[in-house]
Amino acid sequence: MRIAPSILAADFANLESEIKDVEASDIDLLHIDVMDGHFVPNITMGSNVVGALRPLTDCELDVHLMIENPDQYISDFADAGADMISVHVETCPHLHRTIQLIKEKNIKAGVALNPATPIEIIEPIIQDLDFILIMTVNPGFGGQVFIESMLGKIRKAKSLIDERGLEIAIEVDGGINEDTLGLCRKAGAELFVAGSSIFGQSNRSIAIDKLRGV
Ligand SMILES: O=C(CO)[C@H](O)[C@H](O)COP(=O)(O)O
Repeated sequence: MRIAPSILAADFANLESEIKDVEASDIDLLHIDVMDGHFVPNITMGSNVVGALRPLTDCELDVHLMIENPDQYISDFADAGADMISVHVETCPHLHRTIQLIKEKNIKAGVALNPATPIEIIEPIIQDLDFILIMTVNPGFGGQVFIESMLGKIRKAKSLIDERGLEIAIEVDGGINEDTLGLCRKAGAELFVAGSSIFGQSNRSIAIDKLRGV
């Protein structure tokens, strides 16, 4: 199991110390939410933030692009230091090409799906993916309530992967806490994005240990 603190819930005025704080708990990656105010109703950060964070941490930088026309920006995020990039299937009419653009940068490629998007949509290109990001809330904001019906989608994704003998990680994002992490893990997820349940707590190390202990 890998835990990816989502910096969306961190104190932006003190990002460096926020990152050092969670890094002390031996986390593997940091999740960076990029929102454009078009695909999702919120605006967050661009590749300049990824570039600023890159020298501050050895963690993998997991960049989640919640933006329209992601093809135009993949190179910027990869060059800024992203180790993994996920794009939303809902924003990619030429998804195969978009995935290849990420892979050409020699980083991990993932596809994210909104709660209402069926998992079967990625079947034709599943073998090209390094990870699948299943949104367990509607993207746009932190601190939302986990949508329990997504557990069925996680199970279906796991079956699609296992039937083909593929090694693709299932990542979940949204409302992940001590109560929901275990449910997602049992359903087949192994990479857990957590914002409020880590950065929203005064002691991040205890918060991460609690998630790990699930
Ligand atoms: O992608 C996101 C929102 O679109 C965030 O990563 C996600 O919401 C994490 O926040 P929390 O753990 O507080 O739900």
